[in-house]
Amino acid sequence: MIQNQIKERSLKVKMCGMRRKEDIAYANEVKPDAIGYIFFSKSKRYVTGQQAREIDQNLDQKILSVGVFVNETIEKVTEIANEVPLDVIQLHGDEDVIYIEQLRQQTDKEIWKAVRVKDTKDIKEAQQLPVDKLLLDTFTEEKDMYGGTGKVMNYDLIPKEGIRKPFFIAGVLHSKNIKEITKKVHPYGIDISSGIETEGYKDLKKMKEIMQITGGRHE
Ligand SMILES: O=C(O)c1ccccc1N[C@@H]1O[C@H](COP(=O)(O)O)[C@@H](O)[C@H]1O
Repeated sequence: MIQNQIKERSLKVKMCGMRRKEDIAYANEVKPDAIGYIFFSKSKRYVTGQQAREIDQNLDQKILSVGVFVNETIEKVTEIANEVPLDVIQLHGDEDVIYIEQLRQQTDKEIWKAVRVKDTKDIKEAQQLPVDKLLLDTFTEEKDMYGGTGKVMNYDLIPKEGIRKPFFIAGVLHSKNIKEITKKVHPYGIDISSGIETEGYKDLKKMKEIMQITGGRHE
């Protein structure tokens, strides 16, 4: 069950890759709908469950905590989800329908599935998955590159008639391209990480800019 409710606004904003207590302070100031922690050890934004737990204690209760996992065991995912505790589990690897159904039996938290979109078939198949929300991200052949690829997604692959599940878009979103892309594909929300960083660290000024562009901060 979701512990915190996302306050109603037209476009949801998730800011991902939080690692430091300063990042949480910035999030509390700008108030996105959700923040994310990367529990993938090959990522430069990797945090352990313990590190996320420590900084998450200071997160504004109205902001959702999302844990990003890549091909992790179900035991580890549920352990970290309870330890932090997380509101949402985001699967960002090659997890299939069997994995998702098994995870569903172990947790009542929301499950989001990231799909690295190579062609329209990927989106069609993703709509059948037993998840609460989808996240459409850039596809790359690069090994171990599951997210934060530095490459823009091909948004033309999103069907004009829309998608049956609420979906976030991701993939090098930043203050200059968000308006144009969201107008074109009408997502439920945006997920942004590198676009709110400077030299590898979250940047308060960039975070503020994103909130202004997407409709202002929550109160
Ligand atoms: O950020 C990472 O290193 C990462 C690693 C493994 C899986 C997901 C990851 N990040 C997610 O990738 C997208 C796009 O981020 P960006 O804005 O293009 O930098 C986003 O969902 C991040 O949460």
